[in-house]
Amino acid sequence: MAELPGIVITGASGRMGQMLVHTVMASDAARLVACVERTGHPWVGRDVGACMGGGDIGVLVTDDPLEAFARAQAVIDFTVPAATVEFAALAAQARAVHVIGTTGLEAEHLGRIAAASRHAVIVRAGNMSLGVNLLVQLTRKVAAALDADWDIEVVEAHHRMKVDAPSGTALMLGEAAAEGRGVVLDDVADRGRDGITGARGRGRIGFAAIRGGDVVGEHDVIFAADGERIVLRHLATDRAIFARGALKAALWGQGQKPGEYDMLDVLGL
Ligand SMILES: NC(=O)c1ccc[n+]([C@@H]2O[C@H](COP(=O)([O-])OP(=O)(O)OC[C@H]3O[C@@H](n4cnc5c(N)ncnc54)[C@H](O)[C@@H]3O)[C@@H](O)[C@H]2O)c1
Ligand SMILES: O=C(O)C1=N[C@H](C(=O)O)CCC1
Repeated sequence: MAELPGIVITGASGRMGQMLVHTVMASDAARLVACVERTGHPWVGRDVGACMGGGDIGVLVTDDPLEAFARAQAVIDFTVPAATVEFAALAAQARAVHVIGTTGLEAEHLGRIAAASRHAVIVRAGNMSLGVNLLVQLTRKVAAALDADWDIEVVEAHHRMKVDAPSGTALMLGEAAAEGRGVVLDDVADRGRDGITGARGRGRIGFAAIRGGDVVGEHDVIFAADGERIVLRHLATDRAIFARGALKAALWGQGQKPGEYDMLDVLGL
């Protein structure tokens, strides 16, 4: 019988990394072959099961990504932008599918990821959950149905440790709203208001970010007109939804042609 696809998890000690270790270990469709952490991290050189407070599971944490990727069919990566662009080049070299959940990526990072995707399959999404990707499609449809009398605002809330704003999900929703309306998000985005801002501009898409406590992730897309409002909402209460989506993407990516894909491709939405 053929071996199950081997998975490497980068950033294994992180909030998402640990959730991914549990998810892959519990799966009967994939096997965990290695975990990667940054050089100097106390988990490097140790068994990941023991690091997470259980018994050994025979999977080591390494700070040598290329050696780990060369033993795998997919890399699931929820880390930081600087690491993710390095991993994109290394995963392409190892011909492993690279699933990118990292957010806060800027134009320079996106360019390097696009370059790597000429040689490898990359699946990238600011949110890997089924619910949010459905919400993306709904947002595009609602925005296409309404004119600019309806002001669009994206409001998101996350835990106190989140380092980027607006969230990757909020930007996906903003992109979908802009596409539905037939405009370019960068031309109409209001990403942070403070002081005497003046009245809201017609056709703008606004973003607001709340940070506090242990909020896993909450997103509202508000369509506000005179006398009525539509609110599309997604509430995440468990990071398992992101990990399940990422593993699905890693398996879906096997055998696909090189290129950059997103969760709408994976989920067929
Ligand atoms: N796309 C999604 O569905 C989704 C869902 C949740 C989180 N995220 C994103 O995933 C990222 C991580 O989130 P988190 O809450 O797990 O953060 P976290 O800070 O808990 O974990 C990040 C991990 O990356 C590790 N890391 C940093 N540099 C590294 C390197 N060079 N090599 C290896 N590991 C390295 C850190 O040591 C840490 O363990 C964020 O960008 C977040 O927005 C995306
Ligand atoms: O916890 C985080 O960080 C999350 N990041 C993603 C985002 O930026 O949208 C997805 C939700 C959780």
